[in-house]
Amino acid sequence: MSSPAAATIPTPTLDSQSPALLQSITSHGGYAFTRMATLAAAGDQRAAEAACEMAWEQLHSGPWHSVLPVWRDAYSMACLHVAKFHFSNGEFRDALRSLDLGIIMGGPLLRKDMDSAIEVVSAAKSRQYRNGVADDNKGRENVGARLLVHPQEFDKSEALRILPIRSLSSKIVAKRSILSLETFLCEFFLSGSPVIITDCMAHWPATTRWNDMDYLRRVAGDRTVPVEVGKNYLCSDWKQELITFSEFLERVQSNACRSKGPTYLAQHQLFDQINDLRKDISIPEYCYAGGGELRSLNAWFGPAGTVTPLHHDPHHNILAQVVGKKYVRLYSASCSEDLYPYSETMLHNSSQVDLDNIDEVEFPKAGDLDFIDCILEEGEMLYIPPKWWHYVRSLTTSFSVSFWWSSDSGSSVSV
Ligand SMILES: O=C(O)CCC(=O)C(=O)O
Ligand SMILES: [Fe+2]
Repeated sequence: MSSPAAATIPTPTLDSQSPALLQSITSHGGYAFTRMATLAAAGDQRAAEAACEMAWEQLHSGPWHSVLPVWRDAYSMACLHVAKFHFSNGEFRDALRSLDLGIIMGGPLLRKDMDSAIEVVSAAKSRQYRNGVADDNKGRENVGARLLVHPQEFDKSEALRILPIRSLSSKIVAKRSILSLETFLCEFFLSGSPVIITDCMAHWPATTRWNDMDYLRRVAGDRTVPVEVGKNYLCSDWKQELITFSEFLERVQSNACRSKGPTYLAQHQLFDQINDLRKDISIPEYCYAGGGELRSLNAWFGPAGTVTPLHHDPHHNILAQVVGKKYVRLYSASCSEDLYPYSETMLHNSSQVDLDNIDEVEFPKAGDLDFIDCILEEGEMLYIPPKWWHYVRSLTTSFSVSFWWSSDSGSSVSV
């Protein structure tokens, strides 16, 4: 049994919600968890760690959608307890890791406590750094690798060599500069047509900051993020990992020598998790078209060669290219039948057709379909209407943000 020192993290929601949450967990058979969480609250660090493991097991006991929400809140609760112990022991990096895991995998009940705990720990860590106490990040800085995308990284002939074959019927995506919301609505949104919008992102701090390794490491280096490793999510050797952002940046920089396939921070709500990065971007006004709701902001960050295979999403999407460039191919929603979607519910929005290597015998209709494509350049945004099929390949180190929103009007109902 270890007792917390004077420094602690205030957790008002945890303190007030604990009895009700533990009662609910007990009623779902979590007696052992409740016992451990109670001991943790009384100052037992080992019990906090045991509670964390128990909840983690529950989160991994079946498909994600079948996990009872109460176990996700239980996991956050245990993570908060563990973080508080690390904090009082001066183990700030470990505290951040516990809090991030609680945010990524846990439930919403204790989210406010998690967010303010992150602030308290980050502030303490910066103070420690300023006071010259050894910092694990020191010495990792990779001199000469300050810029994420070096001008020489993009070899056009190489990029074209890996691009999928262009069919004769392909067209390029329309491109407009400084498009007004009204014109966007009338010419693209209402008819459900993709468009690239240029010159619309220069005011984002992200455009100058996110190409700077030192900046990214400073604001997010110690934070834990989920990444995907492997060719793409449809391949058998694909897996997910939880690593620190610093470790992720190192992998991005050393991508060339990785045999397991690229590491991709894909479709993660990074800006909900890391407030400093959220401040670097703004919601494009186009996302208010249709009078619906913003559904999610996702980060897509990785080295050259990441592939998101052909799939569609139910929402309107502005894909903003902040760092580097990507090849994007789009097929209209009306092509669905000929793109052979998987029949399993989980993958019904993904095509069985591998665009990097089309099997014309198994999927004879796929090769003849009309599509439009583009190279989405740094500083451009691409509007992808709901249900449009898209395939995306990064041509350089690339950091994009997708803004998904729903609408009360527009093309989402008619496609
Ligand atoms: O950028 C990518 O790799 C995929 C983006 C995507 O699928 C989306 O924004 O919906
Ligand atoms: Fe998508």
